[in-house]
Amino acid sequence: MSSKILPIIDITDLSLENSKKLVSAASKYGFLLLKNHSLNRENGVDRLFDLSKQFFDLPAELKAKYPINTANDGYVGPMVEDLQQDGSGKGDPKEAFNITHFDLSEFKPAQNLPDVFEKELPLISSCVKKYYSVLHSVCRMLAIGLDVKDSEGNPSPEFFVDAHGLDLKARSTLRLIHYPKPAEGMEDTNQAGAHTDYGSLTFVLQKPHRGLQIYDGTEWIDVEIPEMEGQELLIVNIADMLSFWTNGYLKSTLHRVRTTKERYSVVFFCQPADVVVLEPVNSEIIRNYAGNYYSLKKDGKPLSSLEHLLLRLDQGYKRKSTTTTM
Ligand SMILES: O=C(O)CCC(=O)C(=O)O
Ligand SMILES: [Fe+2]
Repeated sequence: MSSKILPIIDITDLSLENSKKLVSAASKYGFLLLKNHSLNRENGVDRLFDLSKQFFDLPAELKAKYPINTANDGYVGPMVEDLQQDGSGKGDPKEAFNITHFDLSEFKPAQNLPDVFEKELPLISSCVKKYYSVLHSVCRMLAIGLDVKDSEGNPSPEFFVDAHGLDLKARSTLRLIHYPKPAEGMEDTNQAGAHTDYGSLTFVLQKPHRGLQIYDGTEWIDVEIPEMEGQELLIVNIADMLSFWTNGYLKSTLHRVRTTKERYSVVFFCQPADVVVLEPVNSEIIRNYAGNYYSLKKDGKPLSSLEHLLLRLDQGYKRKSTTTTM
């Protein structure tokens, strides 16, 4: 198995040159690493790993009191979700807890939370606020690097930021994931099946640094995270909606998790507002790109952000077509 150090991008530099670097990594690999982001140990993000361990250490019957629902919040037990997108999976052995529907002023989630999380709501909200700040910077760099224009042809650096800010309760989701140590003989199987992500961008922190693999079209590659003094690099991946928005120019790359050890990850899935239509943005670069990824339609019309999300969630949980309860 090969391994790869992905391009490392400084999130504090929103210059055209650096924005183009980010767009280039997003177009070539669909995955990159961010430095100088605010999701570091000093800012309490490490505490999310402690909360995660506290929750997953609880007895199964307590965790089962918060089952995942059609609002996409709550606990996902082992084998409940099957991320393997080609339908060949038998369920993921991982367990997860989703916290979602954040109001975008206080960043409070709208759901009934177990005590472990409820008593740490200020910490959770302050971390989600930081995730949003990183999201906004990446959105601006993408719009600058792609030279996105508004309908009158003026530069529109806030295009992707605005698309994430319209809902009263945003569906972006903080997901804590626990991968138990695989049973003997199961080390070479997927603990999270091969899939692309559903939203716009995904941010991943992991402990220990191993397990995430990406598919480069030929082979699976271990994502390697170099040590950087005093800071943990944030893995960012492009998800489906940014790929639709760019006619496939930005890659929503297939990835999976395989680990030989017990592993925890803290993942933030960014989700554009429900009504956003997934059609290519106004950009010369995208118009000149002969892509074909933009093909998902319903009744001849492009899907909305919510329609695409529900479609993918239904696949992952092997549900018949549902509507959300939120
Ligand atoms: O745990 C990880 O590192 C990534 C998990 C993942 O790809 C997902 O939940 O979509
Ligand atoms: Fe993923």
